Amino acid sequence: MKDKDKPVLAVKDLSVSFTMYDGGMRRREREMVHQLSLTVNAGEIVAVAGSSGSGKSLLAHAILGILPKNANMTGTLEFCGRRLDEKALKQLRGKEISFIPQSVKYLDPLMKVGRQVMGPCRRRERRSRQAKMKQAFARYQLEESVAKLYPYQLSGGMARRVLISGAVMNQAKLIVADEPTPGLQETLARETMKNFRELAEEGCGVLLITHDIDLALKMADRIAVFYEGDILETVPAEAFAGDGEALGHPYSRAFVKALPQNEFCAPESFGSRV
Ligand SMILES: Nc1ncnc2c1ncn2[C@@H]1O[C@H](COP(=O)(O)OP(=O)(O)OP(=O)(O)O)[C@@H](O)[C@H]1O
Ligand code: NI
Repeated sequence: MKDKDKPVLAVKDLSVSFTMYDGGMRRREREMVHQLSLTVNAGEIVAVAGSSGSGKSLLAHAILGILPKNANMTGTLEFCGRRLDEKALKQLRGKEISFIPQSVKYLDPLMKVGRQVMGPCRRRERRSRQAKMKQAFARYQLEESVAKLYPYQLSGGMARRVLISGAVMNQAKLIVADEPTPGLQETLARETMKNFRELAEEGCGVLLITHDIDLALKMADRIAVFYEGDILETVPAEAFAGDGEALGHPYSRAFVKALPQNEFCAPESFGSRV
């Protein structure tokens, strides 16, 4: 297999657990992500769709190497065939791997927005990165002067657009977008998704994390159905057509019933997840 044929992202047997101490200082290990595997190929948008609190952001944070200190991770991560260890992540993060975090709290409160969006760059790169930032800001309807503001001076929607601008101007090979659109106006949310598709067409792989199955269906090529820290199945978006008879798992079929066109029927009980 040539390097270029390798998936942009390959997650193998990823588990994430937390070490916790209860009242009596007894140590407990709680696993939140269970031996999960997933690939994202160049040129495709893969949605990870699942309910709130199921561990989707932990998956994103594991990929980016930004899990909290009390987290333990096992399994392997590869980026274009290269092992994603701490050293590789340091080189790739914010460049070939872009991240749109779920929370705008990821912006550094003490640094002007422009510097954060530009990232660390060499003097000779500054001009071209400035031009790219300008382009991205225009696309997301941000005034150029926003670059001179501090995060506390931004509204929630502006902060979100700043994060998106920073991620899409990198010419990344992989974008991990954790719930990128909530809080955005409809037109800007649509623009973001259009932007992801364009980037995918240029060869980028996009991992779109969302609890919105309807959005996942509209935007993604493949959908990984996420439930309680595990991916139940990864299927082409078309598998959700009709009654979802092409789907293997009752939880995925419950998702189909909950779609607006199916009048948001409450998911039926699907018993255990295996
Ligand atoms: N530092 C931590 N210590 C212990 N448990 C944690 C820690 N961080 C997250 N968790 C737990 O991990 C679980 C998964 O959280 P996560 O944020 O990944 O869910 P999610 O699927 O992204 O949810 P949402 O759709 O609401 O964003 C939560 O139950 C949370 O309490
Ligand atoms: Ni989340």
